Order: sequence, then structure tokens, then C-alpha cells
Amino acid sequence: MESASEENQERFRISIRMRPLNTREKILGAKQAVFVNEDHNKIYVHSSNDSASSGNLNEFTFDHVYGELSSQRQVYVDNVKPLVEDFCNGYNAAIFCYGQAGTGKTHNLQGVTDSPSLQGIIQRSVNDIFTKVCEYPKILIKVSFFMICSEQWYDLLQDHGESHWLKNGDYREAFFAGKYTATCASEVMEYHQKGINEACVWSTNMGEMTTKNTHIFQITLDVIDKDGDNTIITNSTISFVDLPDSARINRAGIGGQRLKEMTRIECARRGLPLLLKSLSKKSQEGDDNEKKVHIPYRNFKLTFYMKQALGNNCKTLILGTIGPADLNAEETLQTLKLLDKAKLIINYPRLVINAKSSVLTRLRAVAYCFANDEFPEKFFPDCIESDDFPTDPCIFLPKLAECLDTKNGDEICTIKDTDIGIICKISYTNMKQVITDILTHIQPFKFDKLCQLVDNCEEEVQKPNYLELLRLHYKHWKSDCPSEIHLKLKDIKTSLTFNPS
Ligand SMILES: Nc1ncnc2c1ncn2[C@@H]1O[C@H](COP(=O)(O)OP(=O)(O)OP(=O)(O)O)[C@@H](O)[C@H]1O
Repeated sequence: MESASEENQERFRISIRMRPLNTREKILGAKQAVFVNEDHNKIYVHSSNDSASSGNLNEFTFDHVYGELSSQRQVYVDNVKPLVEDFCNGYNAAIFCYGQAGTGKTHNLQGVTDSPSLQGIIQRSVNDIFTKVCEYPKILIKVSFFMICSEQWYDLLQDHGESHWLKNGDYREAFFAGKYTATCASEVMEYHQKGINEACVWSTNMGEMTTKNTHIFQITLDVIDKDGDNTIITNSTISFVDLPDSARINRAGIGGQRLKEMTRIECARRGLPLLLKSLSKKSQEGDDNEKKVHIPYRNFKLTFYMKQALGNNCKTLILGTIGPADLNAEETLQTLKLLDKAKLIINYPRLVINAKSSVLTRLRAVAYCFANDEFPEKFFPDCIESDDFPTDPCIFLPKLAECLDTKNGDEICTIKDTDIGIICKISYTNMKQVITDILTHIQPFKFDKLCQLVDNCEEEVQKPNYLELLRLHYKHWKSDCPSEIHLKLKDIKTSLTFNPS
């Protein structure tokens, strides 16, 4: 079981979008049974057992709800853009589009690529990702695109001639690494289009069943420590999942192999609802009781593969898509009831910084000591208040290193990350290494950033006097701190659990 501090807890975000009545529904004389109040994020549904005039409505409230006139842009900006920003900052993110066939999953995720106003979530996300990451000195982006079909994995980007079916286990590797490298937004979208085309070919061969399969398009981002030893500082994944809901398949007129296939598909599609129900139960009952609630990740490929996004280390949005017609009101109600439960599910998103990223780890160690007033008392007990206090880092830092030389081995504190365990133990010995690094490798301008970090601490943190002096001394220094370091420094306080020993 993963441990996580309370401050990392984050609820699932659930938004709902209703499409307009379609031509078929109009021809069939369907009436509107679902009503949306965007201002209050409420949805009202008349189930088939209710009469619209009875006033006996099922009412739901979600994070955002959108009616038939809502725009692609609005849905993206309110729901997905913040997740894209988090992804670029090193967090995992997942967007599930969940709904019955024909309710708008493809419309929301893919949209119409060549019409700017109708572009979908994926295109908009990719554009924003590349706008953001061009600020980073060095990155690596990879994509993968899978389909889960009858509990089998199908790689939609595999070149012709090779097997598209993945062996058990291959997909797990793909999740962590991504599969195909891309260097610009258009290249990512080419991969996406290639996968869509492949799914279409597959669907032509297999009949209509492909719309009942789950599609997972993923982008992974490695931010690389260019100034240091080229280690990966953060590795994050954003997943876009097209997920048909679990409404029953109409078996009329089918039999034999095809019926078996349909039954397998239907069974697999129950995986997510089952999992969401257990996760919301666990969230409701609290941590004390969590052992009692079985979380059936392993029962289905999707839930096992997307485990991180479902109650673990990820920021997760479910965009539920529904239709307005009374013909499907019962299914709509089922979808909304399930998502209403899923509102309770808690994730534990964390910024996972590679422990081997020497520059960052050491900066973090120094920042921690700065922020907690450790430096003055521990290292300059005699001169912190006196006029002897060195204000020039060229004097101050070697003096500090010298001072650290006299202390041997004792641990000052341990820095822990809730996800990857102990990041580093700060001892007098490795603190000396930090200082030596700052002097030789990290460059003094980063002190500026550390000062900013301390500036951003809560008010009650007493700031050491020498920081004031440092600030005054260096305020004219140009700040050309690499953006990924700058970015991470912002998150240091919130992403780590510090356990002073
Ligand atoms: N919000 C919307 N506004 C206008 N039209 C929409 C909206 N949502 C969906 N549509 C239209 O409804 C039709 C069905 O949508 P779409 O193909 O996206 O559904 P789907 O859930 O992906 O279906 P399937 O599961 O069968 O693939 C499309 O013609 C689409 O353009």
C-alpha cells in the first residue's frame, strides 16, 4: 500500500457534458429528459419511470457541467488545461472520457482537427505542452497509443508487418517509458492520427465492435538535467482515455463466436465501474478501514494498467458524456450515478523528482536548511549575530565548508518523498559536498532562487539575517537559472515530507 500525506490528497474531478439531440433522436420523436444548469453545475434527469411533469427529478452536482451550446474551448480551459500544466510540472495526469456510444467521447477528445474552434482536448493539450516545454533546456517526449480489445492489448502505432498484439507485460513497460519519440506538436498529432487510422482499419475488419473498445493515448515527458549529468529530473505521463461505458450490449440476432466476444467485451467494461465503486467506498470509509475494501485493480487490463490514475499518484479528470434524449434516460442515469460516486475518490498526486538528480537534490537540501533556520544555529553559532558574519559568498561558503569539515558524519535530517522513499540524508559530510558543489558547479546565481524560495515560505518562518544580507548583496545578479530548476524550486515545499531527525 502506498503511504501518502494528507496534503497530497486530491479528489477526482468529474465534469459532465451533454450533447444536443441528434437527427436520429429527432426522427424518433425523442423528448428531452436531461436538463443542465451550468451556473450551479447541476444536472436533472427524468428517468423513464418518472414523468417530466411530475417534478420528480434525479439531481446531480459535479465540478462542471456543460449543456448543448458549450464550446470545445471552454471544456478544455476549465478542465484539462490545468492538468496539462501540472503534467508539464512533473505530475501524472489522466483524462477519461466516459459515456455511452454516440454521446461525444470522440467529439471531446479528438474533435475536428482542421477547425480551430472544434479542435478536441488532445490537440489543444499537445499544443499547450509544446508551448510550455520549449522553455525547458532539455526534454524528451514519447507517445504511445493502445487499444484494449477483449482484454488483449493492441498497439495502434506498431508498424505494419509486426505484431500489433502485445504480449502480457509489454504494456507495463510502455506505460513507464512511452514508445515513440516525438519532437514537436505536429509529430505527436501524426502519431495520434496514425493510431486513429489503425483503429478504423481494425474496425472495418471486425465490424462495429471497435467503438466498444477502450483507447489510451499517452504522452510521457522527461525533463533532463542538462547542466548536470543528464539524469532525468522528472518523468510524468498524461493519458487520454476513450472509455465506453458499461451499458449492456444488445444480444438480439447474434450468436456463436461473436456472442462470446461481445460477452467478453461487456464483462471487461464492467471493470472500471467496479473499481470506481470500491474506491469511492474506500474513500468514504476512510483509511482505518481500507484493508476491508478490496480494490480489484488486477481483475481487468484497463484498471491494472491505469492503476496510478485510479486512486494513486495522478491528477485525474473524468469527463462524462451524455445525451439529452428520454430514449436513453435510464443509461444516462446509470452513468451519472456511477460518476456521482466517483466524486468521492481520492488520489495522491506527487511530484516525483529523480533521487539521482544531484543538482536538484542538493539544492533541495540547502533550501530545506534555509527554510528551517538550520544554517545559522548549526553552522555559525558564534558569528551569526556578530559583525564577523561573512556577507560575501566567496568568503561565506568556503568558511562554511571549513566549518563542516570539523563535524563528522552526524546526520542533520532526512528528506523523504512519499513516493520514492528517502531522497537524501543530510549529514555534515554531504552538506559539505553541497557547498562545494555550489562553489564549483551550481553557480552562485542559484542563491538568488534559494532566497526567493525562503521569501515564499510562510510568514512564521524566521528568516536568518544572513539571507537578508545575501539578498542585498546579490540583488543585481542576473538570474539565468535553468527553468526546470526554477520550476521545481517552486514545488519543493509542497511536494516533500521533511522528517528532521
Ligand atoms: N457537444 C457536442 N456538440 C455537438 N455535437 C456533438 C457533441 N458531442 C457529440 N456530438 C456529435 O454527436 C455524434 C456522436 O459523437 P461521438 O462520435 O463523439 O460519440 P462517441 O461517444 O465517441 O461514440 P462511440 O462510442 O460510438 O465512438 C458526432 O456526430 C458528434 O459530432
